[in-house]
Amino acid sequence: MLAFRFTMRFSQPALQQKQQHDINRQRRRNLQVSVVGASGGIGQALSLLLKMNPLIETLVLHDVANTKGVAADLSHICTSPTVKSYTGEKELKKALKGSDIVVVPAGRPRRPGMDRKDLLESNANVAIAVAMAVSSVCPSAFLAIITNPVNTIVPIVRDILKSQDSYDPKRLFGITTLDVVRAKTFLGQSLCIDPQRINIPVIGGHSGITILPLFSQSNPPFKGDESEKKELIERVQEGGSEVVKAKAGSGSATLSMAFAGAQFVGSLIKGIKNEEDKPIVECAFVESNVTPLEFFASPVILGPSGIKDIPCLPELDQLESQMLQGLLPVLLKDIEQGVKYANNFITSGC
Ligand SMILES: NC(=O)c1ccc[n+]([C@@H]2O[C@H](COP(=O)([O-])OP(=O)(O)OC[C@H]3O[C@@H](n4cnc5c(N)ncnc54)[C@H](O)[C@@H]3O)[C@@H](O)[C@H]2O)c1
Ligand SMILES: O=C(O)C[C@H](O)C(=O)O
Repeated sequence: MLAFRFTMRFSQPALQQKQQHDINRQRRRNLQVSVVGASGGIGQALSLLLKMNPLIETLVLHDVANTKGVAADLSHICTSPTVKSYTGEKELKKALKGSDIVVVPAGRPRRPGMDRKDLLESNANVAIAVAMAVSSVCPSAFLAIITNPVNTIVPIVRDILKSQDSYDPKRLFGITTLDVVRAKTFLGQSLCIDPQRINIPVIGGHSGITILPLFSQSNPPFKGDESEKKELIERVQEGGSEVVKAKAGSGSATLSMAFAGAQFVGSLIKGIKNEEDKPIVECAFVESNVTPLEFFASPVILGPSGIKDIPCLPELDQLESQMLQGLLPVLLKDIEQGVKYANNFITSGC
């Protein structure tokens, strides 16, 4: 039923290939990862987990407040990454200069009763500022966005980078790993097995029905009936709201997101290092051709230059096919909203 095919369309002339080779060689030596929004709920926990990654040489923390204290605290941990900190919008470019990976958990979280969409007005400007700074000081960095609403923020960032001539579709990611983490956890509970043993792709986007875990593709296989499967899918789709409700006004998922973010950044790093025997695969919301939409989350294969390949979607079962048809128009609207927002921003010259 799903016959959309992906073709890589990123061909590079020889000079660019040489520059890329040099960048990759440099990256294999000294990796710098920068966290924007490092003093926040996700930012602090994510920075802690990244401080434990021996493949990172320099961990740069940036936030508009409290960065110095978080950095001083982290810097006493006896692991190899060196910690640096920068505070305020004026120091953003200094913070990002030389970054190989910029990961962005900056911006407001949801409160009960809010949709992720409701965060667009407050968070778009943060993402735009980061995209402008990346274009200016580290245009070859991988940019990984956690900030919500991911479905709309990522297209905005793409268009801002494009407006600055620094967009490379292989290097921009919306992080949807938390949806995979949740799908593994809930399926692990259902099968009574260690969730770390589970593989399951989650496709679509990152909000409500746009999140589509593919239990037909899980390994080990899902064993329940159709109604149990529906229940599991809905639990993954509403996982964020489950946490927002439980936190009762004090924010949304932070610790599980930090875990997911650290896993995703860890995979980006493994891709850059290019030393693994098996392919590095993560689900992410990226520009792709696997559906008629410009952006879609699906498993992507990572390498030294970012996205190496985006495989076609697998054969879905009937329920998943129906759900995919249902999510496409919703996700399309979210993406179009981002494109419109960026266009207004660019044409108004703000
Ligand atoms: N992609 C996902 O799966 C996922 C999961 C959980 C949360 N989120 C999103 O992540 C974002 C952060 O969530 P949180 O719980 O950590 O929020 P938080 O309020 O605890 O932290 C946000 C941090 O961003 C900082 N910040 C704000 N504007 C900034 C700017 N211009 N430059 C640098 N830093 C800035 C704040 O000072 C704060 O420290 C939210 O938008 C939330 O919805 C996404
Ligand atoms: O639900 C939220 O607002 C935060 C995040 O997107 C999540 O999935 O936990």
